[in-house]
Amino acid sequence: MEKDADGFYTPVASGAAPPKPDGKPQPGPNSDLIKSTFDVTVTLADQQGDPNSPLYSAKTFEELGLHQDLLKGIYDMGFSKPSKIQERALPLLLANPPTNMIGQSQSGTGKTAAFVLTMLSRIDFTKKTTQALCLAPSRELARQIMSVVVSMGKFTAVQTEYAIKDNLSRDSGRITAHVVVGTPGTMFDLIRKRILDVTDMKVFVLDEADNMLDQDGLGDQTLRVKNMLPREHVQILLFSATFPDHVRSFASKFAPAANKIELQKEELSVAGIRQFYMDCRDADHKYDILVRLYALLTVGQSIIFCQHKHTADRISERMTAEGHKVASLHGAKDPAERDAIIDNFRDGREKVLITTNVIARGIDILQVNMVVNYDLPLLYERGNDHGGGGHLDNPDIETYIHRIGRTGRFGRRGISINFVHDKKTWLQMEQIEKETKQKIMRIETNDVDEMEEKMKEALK
Ligand SMILES: Nc1ncnc2c1ncn2[C@@H]1O[C@H](COP(=O)(O)OP(=O)(O)OP(=O)(O)O)[C@@H](O)[C@H]1O
Repeated sequence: MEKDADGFYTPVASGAAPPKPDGKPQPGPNSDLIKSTFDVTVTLADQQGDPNSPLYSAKTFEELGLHQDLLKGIYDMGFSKPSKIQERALPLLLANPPTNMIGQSQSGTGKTAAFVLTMLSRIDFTKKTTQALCLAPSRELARQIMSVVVSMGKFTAVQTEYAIKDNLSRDSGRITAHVVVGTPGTMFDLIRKRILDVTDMKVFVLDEADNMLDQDGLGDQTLRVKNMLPREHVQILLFSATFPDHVRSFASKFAPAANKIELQKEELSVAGIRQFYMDCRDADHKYDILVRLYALLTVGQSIIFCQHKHTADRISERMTAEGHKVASLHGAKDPAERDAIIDNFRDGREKVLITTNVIARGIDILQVNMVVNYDLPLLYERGNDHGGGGHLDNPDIETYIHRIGRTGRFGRRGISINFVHDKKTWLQMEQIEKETKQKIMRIETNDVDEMEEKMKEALK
């Protein structure tokens, strides 16, 4: 690999990927991607070791001592070698005795494979009991994680089950699947009703852990699930691209004595994503600009983020009426419809998805090369018994990082565009720029050619 002027590693032509265990060359869709150069800090729970020792880094999947069936699954997915986070995390995750982990790395860098591999490699397949649980903040993400479990476990005897709304019929019997993936409310119900027996649990994973532990959001429900699990011998793994200060100490209590992999604050967002903004005259002008961008939005695939469900629906209805093909997705749609919409988008049958924060995190669709923040993400305050609550004027930096991280996956290039339309949104964007330490470049709204040129340049 050679480093280009932007600090990206580009594969050199002769760098053929290693063969699969069956001796065939490794073609895989992800086998020769450019890779970003972020660095992580590793802190070992056991302060005796040197975190930079080669013992704690794996350059190949072979050296991890994985079962052949799992290795076959990994190569079948097209992975030829561990990504940077996998390189550092896997030796710690797989070591015995099992140790908790708080793992942070940028969006799209392969955290899912790291924890899925840990779950699968700790399961005793001769037992018909649930041994690994994974919680995610949305059904879309839970379904995606499950697809990784199924692909990676393709050559094992793994049995899986969902804990997401409307998935299990009321009379389905007890769950004995090895791995259960779901959202916290449904997972808690299944355990409480003793449909899911957790006595044999070995691994408990929170994906998007900062979100799952947030006291203003899913924190209570996640804690309730954890409190039902055995107190000992459960390896707790927390993963996210962001761990804001206010959840760090709770995370350390939730996963005590954990090995930690952390990112520097200025390295939170992926360098392959070029960030732009457009200065719109007013809220209506934002709609006009979005329509003007349509041709660009459909070059690859795009996700448009709005603050409210009704905005997503309104824009999508208006654009559809004007002859454009777009879909909208948010939490008020019924589960079957949500599944159909995201599957259509994942398969490329829809190219433009207008949505809310429901899919801001985790969703991995490699063809997405553009993200538009139609509304900037704002912090949300939960009300109390006397009312209150709602969106604050402060930007939600973590959600911004996750939203733009839906593009630029695993070293690919991507573009994000923020719409600003008044002083307030302008100041919010300035704060995002300051806190993420990333330059956000202006694009003129009245020059479609310039728009097109800048964007094509950024995607080259
Ligand atoms: N070792 C590997 N080799 C090639 N591709 C990989 C490897 N590991 C992961 N990938 C691919 O990289 C993409 C991003 O991975 P993943 O979704 O796990 O990212 P993530 O770090 O969880 O991101 P986010 O923070 O957005 O949730 C996926 O398409 C995955 O298949």
